[in-house]
Amino acid sequence: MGKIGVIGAGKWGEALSYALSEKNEVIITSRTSRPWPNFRALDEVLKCEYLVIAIPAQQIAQWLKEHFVFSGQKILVAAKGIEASSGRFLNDIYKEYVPEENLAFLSGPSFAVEVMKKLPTALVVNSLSKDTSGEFAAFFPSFIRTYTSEDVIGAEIAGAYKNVIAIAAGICEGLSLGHNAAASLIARGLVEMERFGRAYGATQESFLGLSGAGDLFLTASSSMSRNYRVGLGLAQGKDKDTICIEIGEVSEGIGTAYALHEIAQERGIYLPIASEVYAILEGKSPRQSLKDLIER
Ligand SMILES: NC(=O)C1=CN([C@@H]2O[C@H](COP(=O)(O)OP(=O)(O)OC[C@H]3O[C@@H](n4cnc5c(N)ncnc54)[C@H](OP(=O)(O)O)[C@@H]3O)[C@@H](O)[C@H]2O)C=CC1
Ligand SMILES: O=C(CO)COP(=O)(O)O
Repeated sequence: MGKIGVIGAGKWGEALSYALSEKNEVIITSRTSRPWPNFRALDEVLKCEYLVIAIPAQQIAQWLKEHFVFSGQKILVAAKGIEASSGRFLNDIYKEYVPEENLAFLSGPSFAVEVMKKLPTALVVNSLSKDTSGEFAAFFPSFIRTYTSEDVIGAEIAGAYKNVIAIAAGICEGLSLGHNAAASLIARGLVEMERFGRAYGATQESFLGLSGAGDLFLTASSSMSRNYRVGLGLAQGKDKDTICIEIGEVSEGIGTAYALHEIAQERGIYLPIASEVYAILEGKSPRQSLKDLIER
């Protein structure tokens, strides 16, 4: 099969490069060089017909502006988040540079460390073009089952929103609120993200399947999730900057909570859990948030 270029060699870019190498020739690049045999300069990677981009949502607009040159590539976006500074979805950011039929978005429950161990995983490749989603889906190795969908907005919202609910779930665990509270939070979180998605024309199917419920159950129930660990830190009274330094990897739920707050204000959408996560990130006491959610 053809040559694939991965851009962004963090945890997820590295895992995808590793997995996709089973059936394809893969080269990878990143802002910081790595001593890997398939690591190349950006210029060379940009010439690949298929690109997988794993640069986080908060950094991608600037990166595209400074580095990206479109020459017909098809792109699989691997990040999950909403730009905090503008409230823009990744699809809106990318489509300034790439025709929508060349864009696909990856979703579903997938901790990078488990992909690196070749553990069974199921993912969704979402694109408005069935050709594009089908081509990317076929690149994945035997231990990853891929599905395709045309609900780009649903997959994007589900992947981004679940990170915010995962922060709330980490707070719930950090405050020792128990299994009843954790299950209720996850269930109400799913309802909340589906309602938000509906306002943008997303289908319910994306929220009930791998992109929504699947990824939410994963990240909102495990300290392997960086976003869940942000919640654990907030429950201990730490501020978000200290927590981010301690984690040392991206936690997209933070920027996304700020983006959701802006969108909710602008469009008058009711987002009770995301609003409390935003407030806690801004310094509100988690116990006060709990009281406000329960006594509502
Ligand atoms: N880890 C996981 O299990 C999964 C992650 N994701 C999503 O994938 C995305 C990336 O996550 P992950 O790889 O884990 O994060 P990491 O923190 O491990 O890596 C972040 C990556 O982004 C690059 N980067 C950061 N800032 C910039 C910038 N200003 N310009 C260019 N590159 C930059 C870093 O480059 P460098 O290191 O070279 O400096 C690095 O490659 C996130 O949106 C995340 O939600 C999705 C599914 C699973
Ligand atoms: O999206 C993920 C798994 O599907 C990774 O979640 P975290 O970024 O919270 O670790």
